[in-house]
Amino acid sequence: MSANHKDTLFAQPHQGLKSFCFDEQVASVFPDMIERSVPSYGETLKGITELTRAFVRPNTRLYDLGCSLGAATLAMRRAVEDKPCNIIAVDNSTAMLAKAKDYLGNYHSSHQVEFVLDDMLKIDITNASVVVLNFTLQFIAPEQRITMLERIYDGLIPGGVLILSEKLINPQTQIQTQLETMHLQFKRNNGYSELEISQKRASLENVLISDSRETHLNRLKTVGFSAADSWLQHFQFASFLAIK
Ligand SMILES: C[S@@+](CC[C@H](N)C(=O)[O-])C[C@H]1O[C@@H](n2cnc3c(N)ncnc32)[C@H](O)[C@@H]1O
Ligand SMILES: O=C(O)C(=O)C[C@]1(C(=O)O)C=C[C@@H](O)C=C1
Repeated sequence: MSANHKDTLFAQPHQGLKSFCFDEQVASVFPDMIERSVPSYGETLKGITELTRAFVRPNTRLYDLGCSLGAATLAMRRAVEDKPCNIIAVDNSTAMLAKAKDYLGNYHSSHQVEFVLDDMLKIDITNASVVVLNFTLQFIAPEQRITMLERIYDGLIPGGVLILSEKLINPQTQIQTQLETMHLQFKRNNGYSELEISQKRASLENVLISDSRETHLNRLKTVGFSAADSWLQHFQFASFLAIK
């Protein structure tokens, strides 16, 4: 990702802090923000490449739902190589999708990505071998998450996979507190001030709603996936692989 502007969005005190949203301001600093906020974000992307390499099938579709600037789209595209496949990158933020088109346009590849500006709950998912939800399900209303996963499951070919990365909540209070403390230190180590950390946390309240590992695995099982487990966890950030 180029044009990496430093995230200083929460550096000054905000009166009447507004809820976090993926607008132009966030889009313009997003690569820096996510890299400094999500532990092992780079490893997650590398894993998406490896898992795509393992599960992609010729003449199928690959979906990146909530693609932001297209980092996971790019991770998938690396793995597709010269296979005849279509990659569909979806986001409902105009600012994000415009920038994703710019970034991905700068990388040369025979594989064209189709960009779709829409609610991921509304798009058709068909003939898919790989679907990625990289830190996006947590922004969907909790009561709609099962519907989203059902749509994905129905759109996958047999043996197709969902790669689902999320910020988790741990039901054991002591563990949750310790993981939060470690994540806080991770942010400090990456240069965020106490003010930046606390203002961002407040603005994400009721916007990013985390589920537990158990809730995720039970939901994947309920939807019908034949196998599902996490392949990565760093503090309370995890990524799951679910196989149809
Ligand atoms: C944390 S970012 C995802 C990061 C990205 N997947 C990556 O790997 O860099 C969440 C994204 O989901 C998008 N989003 C949230 N709700 C959505 C919805 N209902 N439909 C489509 N996109 C959505 C946001 O606009 C935002 O760009
Ligand atoms: O938990 C946090 O503090 C985060 O910043 C997490 C998170 C995410 O998981 O999506 C939230 C918003 C931004 O998109 C980048 C990272």
